[in-house]
Amino acid sequence: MEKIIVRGGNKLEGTVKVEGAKNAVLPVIAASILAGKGTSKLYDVPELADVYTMREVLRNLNIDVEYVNNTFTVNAEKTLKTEAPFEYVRKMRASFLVMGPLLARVGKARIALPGGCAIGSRPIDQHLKGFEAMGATVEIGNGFIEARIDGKLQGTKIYLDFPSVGATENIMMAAVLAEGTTIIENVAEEPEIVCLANYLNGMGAKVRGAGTGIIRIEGVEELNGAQHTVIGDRIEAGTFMVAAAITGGNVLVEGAVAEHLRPLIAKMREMGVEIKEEENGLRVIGPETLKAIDIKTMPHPGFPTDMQAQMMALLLKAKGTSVITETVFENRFMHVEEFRRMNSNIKIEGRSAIISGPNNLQGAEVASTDLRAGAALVIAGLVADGMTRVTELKHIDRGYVDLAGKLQALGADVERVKEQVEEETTTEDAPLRVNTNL
Ligand SMILES: CC(=O)N[C@H]1[C@@H](OP(=O)(O)OP(=O)(O)OC[C@H]2O[C@@H](n3ccc(=O)[nH]c3=O)[C@H](O)[C@@H]2O)O[C@H](CO)[C@@H](O)[C@@H]1O
Ligand SMILES: C=C(OP(=O)(O)O)C(=O)O
Repeated sequence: MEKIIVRGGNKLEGTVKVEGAKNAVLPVIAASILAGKGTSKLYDVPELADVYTMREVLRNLNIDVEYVNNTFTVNAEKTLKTEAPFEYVRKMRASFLVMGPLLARVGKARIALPGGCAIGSRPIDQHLKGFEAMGATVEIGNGFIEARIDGKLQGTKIYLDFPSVGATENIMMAAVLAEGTTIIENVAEEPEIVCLANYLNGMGAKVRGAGTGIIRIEGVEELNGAQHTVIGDRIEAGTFMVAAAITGGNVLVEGAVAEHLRPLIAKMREMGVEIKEEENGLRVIGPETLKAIDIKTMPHPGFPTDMQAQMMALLLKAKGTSVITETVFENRFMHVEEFRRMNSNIKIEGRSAIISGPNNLQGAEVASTDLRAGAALVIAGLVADGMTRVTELKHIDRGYVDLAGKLQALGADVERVKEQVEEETTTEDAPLRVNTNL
């Protein structure tokens, strides 16, 4: 088993470059299924476990895929298979995003039921409601969801009960080849939705309104492969911004787009962090003392749930009482228990976490409970006394390219090791301390 080992105390300095966005590239890869003719070339595709999973999902659908030097080439001209088995969907829920494109292209899709995960139950009812409204029949059985349409999907009006990112994307991809016009209301407005719409339009689709609350799609006869560059990862950028701030460092996060990060920038500034918008990205300068603030996660342009755990790490070092309310996922506080192992004072009341600070963090062995939780624990380790060992790196690898290496390049004392190496150094470097907040 591999672990990330962090010894706290170093200030981060220098420049870090963000990768293409995981949450933009996964739907974009799924959308490439829609091209009945031609080859798509996708640029700035990050080398993540999730991207490799998506590559396997496509190969399994009889699609030709090549992935070299961050360029992903897709040709979906051959007769498509229509099934995505549990072995892929289990690893990555975004596998479900192939349902909309398959329904639109071949009128049939059979995808393993995603089920719940660590951060919540994550139903897919809004995706299915959209497909059914377009005329598809949906059946659930034997652990699979099967959707079918005789002939073409029909354009219609769909109102989402919640602005779900995945449902917006899946329904958009189904609607681009539907007969007539589809209007989707109360949609997600995330930058990743705009990235997907731009790619679809490059393929010949007619999608308008992405980035607002209503998307209007005029169906077209067929789509062609296209070239597309994936947007920068705002969550990876935000993770490095928080890491820089917590250490009192000075870091340029190259490729961070201020327009995508407004809620995070506002909240970090409220805490006393200096953030400068420079030509190539955002410069983050951590203050001597951080101020306590309140945060509520919301769909974009609200505060992103994918930055909640990392901001909790930062708030652990803030002076005073902070409250984080998680409104997007019902169970996204798994990291709290791990932070407690690092001697932090956090109470959970319903959907809120109440943090009293500043906390004297202590290194400990902690487990990534999900991908952002893992990153947050590494961040906490940057300012903890002694050694922090973060396990369950498979979660971190889903969404971060070489997190440890990039932090090391900024001056952090962090390394990724196999278990044997770690066991040789553990005991003497991590003297037992009394956890005062259990
Ligand atoms: C690959 C990807 O892009 N993942 C992101 C995407 O996930 P994902 O697309 O799964 O997130 P959604 O926006 O769909 O989910 C948000 C909330 O809506 C609920 N819901 C969703 C669909 C549905 O049919 N019914 C329903 O009730 C979910 O359970 C959750 O509580 O957006 C989330 C919210 O910003 C992020 O945390 C994830 O990083
Ligand atoms: C929750 C996340 O991803 P996913 O929806 O792929 O689980 C995330 O990126 O933080």
